[in-house]
Amino acid sequence: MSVYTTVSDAELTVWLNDYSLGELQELQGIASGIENTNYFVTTSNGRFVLTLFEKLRADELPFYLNLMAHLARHGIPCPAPMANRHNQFLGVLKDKPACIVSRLSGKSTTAPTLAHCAAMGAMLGQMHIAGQSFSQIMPNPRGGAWRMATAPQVRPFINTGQAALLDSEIALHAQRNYSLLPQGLIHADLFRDNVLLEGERVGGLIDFYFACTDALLYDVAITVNDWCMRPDGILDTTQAQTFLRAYHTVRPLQDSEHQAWPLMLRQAALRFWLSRLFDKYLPRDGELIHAHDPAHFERILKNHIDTSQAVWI
Ligand SMILES: Nc1ncnc2c1ncn2[C@@H]1O[C@H](COP(=O)(O)OP(=O)(O)OP(=O)(O)O)[C@@H](O)[C@H]1O
Ligand SMILES: N[C@@H](CCO)C(=O)O
Repeated sequence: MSVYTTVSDAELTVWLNDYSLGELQELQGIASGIENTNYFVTTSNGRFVLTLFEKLRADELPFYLNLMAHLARHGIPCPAPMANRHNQFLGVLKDKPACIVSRLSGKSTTAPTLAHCAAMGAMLGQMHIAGQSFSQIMPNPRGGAWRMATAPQVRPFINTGQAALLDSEIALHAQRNYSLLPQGLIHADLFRDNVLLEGERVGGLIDFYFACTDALLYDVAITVNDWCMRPDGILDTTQAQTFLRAYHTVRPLQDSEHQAWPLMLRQAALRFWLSRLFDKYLPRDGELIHAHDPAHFERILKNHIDTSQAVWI
């Protein structure tokens, strides 16, 4: 989250009158992230994170807030939304939908160890199992229809080789039916910067605003593509196998998932190549914006295509 919308101490103090969180002590904008406006908030009752939603509409938000509340209730370390005096998680601040959630402890890492990969694999399996009892459904907003709609918008900015790669990968996944794979609640953006670590333990999963209902294996692929990736865009075999084995111990992977794994890794790489191209060439105005490098996921995608056998458990 970058700071797109500025909130003053005075504005937040008025807004907090609707909550039972005590007196505002400190308000600090958070520069990282690209989707929402976020602030660390300290009150006399504790430490929280305030989010103003820049893209998601108020009618879309109950899914995410109810989901975080559900997972937190099941013991998954994720932000717990705070209810206001009307018992609602969602409010409005500066004309934007807004919420305030518990602040988790820990720090993200850019250099995960094997122990971190194992802890993440197990945590993702646990989150998928806890998600099975969450009854709300959310089709993937970054699925096939989004790919089809977004590709033409970025095509003017990329070269012909890149456009050919983009088109052929989009066509490939459009022909596949992944709906027979185990489905459920997925985070869909569980990159290293969305996980807070305390030593070797996973202390917090954050940023659930791409969560949706899709193939569980797709979530595994998204996560492995970030956590177990060498800087040159080639999977670290040992890390990937460690991750997958830890996940498999919690939620056993099926033969159908083994078959689909190489294509899932490609679909996951394609999604972030495309969104990064979009964010780079069609950015929104904001005070502190940090766009990610699309070339990284272009390399990952090409390497997955060149690798006939992807690492498995
Ligand atoms: N509940 C929380 N507890 C502790 N820290 C948090 C919490 N929520 C957010 N943060 C901090 O804020 C940073 C950015 O948050 P987040 O990733 O949710 O933003 P975002 O705009 O949705 O970004 P992006 O989609 O680019 O990842 C995190 O890296 C983390 O340091
Ligand atoms: N995790 C995404 C950004 C936010 O969704 C990326 O690295 O491109």
